[in-house]
Amino acid sequence: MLTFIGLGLWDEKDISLKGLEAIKKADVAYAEFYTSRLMGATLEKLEALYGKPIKVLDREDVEQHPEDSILKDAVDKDVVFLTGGDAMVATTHVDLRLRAQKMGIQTAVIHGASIASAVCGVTGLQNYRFGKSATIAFPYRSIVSETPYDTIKMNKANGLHTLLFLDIDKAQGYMTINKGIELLLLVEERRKEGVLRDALGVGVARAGSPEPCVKAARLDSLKSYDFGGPLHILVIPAELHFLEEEALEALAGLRL
Ligand SMILES: C[S@@+](CC[C@H](N)C(=O)[O-])C[C@H]1O[C@@H](n2cnc3c(N)ncnc32)[C@H](O)[C@@H]1O
Repeated sequence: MLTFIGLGLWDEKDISLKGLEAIKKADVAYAEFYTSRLMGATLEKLEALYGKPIKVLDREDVEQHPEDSILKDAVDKDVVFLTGGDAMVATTHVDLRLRAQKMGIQTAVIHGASIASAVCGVTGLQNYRFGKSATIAFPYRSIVSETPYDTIKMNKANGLHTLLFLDIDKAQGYMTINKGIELLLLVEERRKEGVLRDALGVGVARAGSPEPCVKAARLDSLKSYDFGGPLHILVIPAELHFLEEEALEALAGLRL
């Protein structure tokens, strides 16, 4: 049996009671922290509250050779797989689930609070107005990906907001909102299509923590705003509904 459990957004206490019960009765607990992280917790704190040692897997273990560890164990043991946020939001874990099913392993999902819904909660932007999301990745060999820019262009043309996840990289760390904006503006400068001319951005840092930071402003001023520590995420909104505008003024200090 393999149960995917979302741990929520900030620390060890964000897990659901169902999730906690499932970990306590499991034979083996695995986790991955390369797609997201609970910045308010350490592995020791998680293990202490969940009452179980946790084996942390890296991307290769999960995506290349899961049959060497997690899937092998799940054939005849009760295994839980822990991830930040919701295990099935903005991750590749559906692939792991399908692989397990093909091996005849029973699977289940216990959901956790996700950044995808928390962004709406802290900003007041309406969930149904979001289009396709994208990830702003650290440049690879100095090449800046244009995919996030194209995603914003397409969403804006359809009157939809764009949620931009910010890269987490072993060597380069957690991308900040400031760096994400800088990379978007580099593409704007190169393409000169005006997609981001006078564009608004909404930055959210540490959603789910006791001190989240939410700020909305034009990108040229937002790019130097101090959001504090990770994790960060950025929204490029389409034209705002009047209620969204009011919410951003009240909750994110928007001054148009
Ligand atoms: C690839 S997504 C995975 C989302 C996760 N599965 C979930 O449901 O929340 C991870 C990215 O979401 C953003 N993120 C996740 N948790 C966050 C938080 N608590 N506050 C701000 N941004 C967060 C960061 O940009 C991070 O790099």
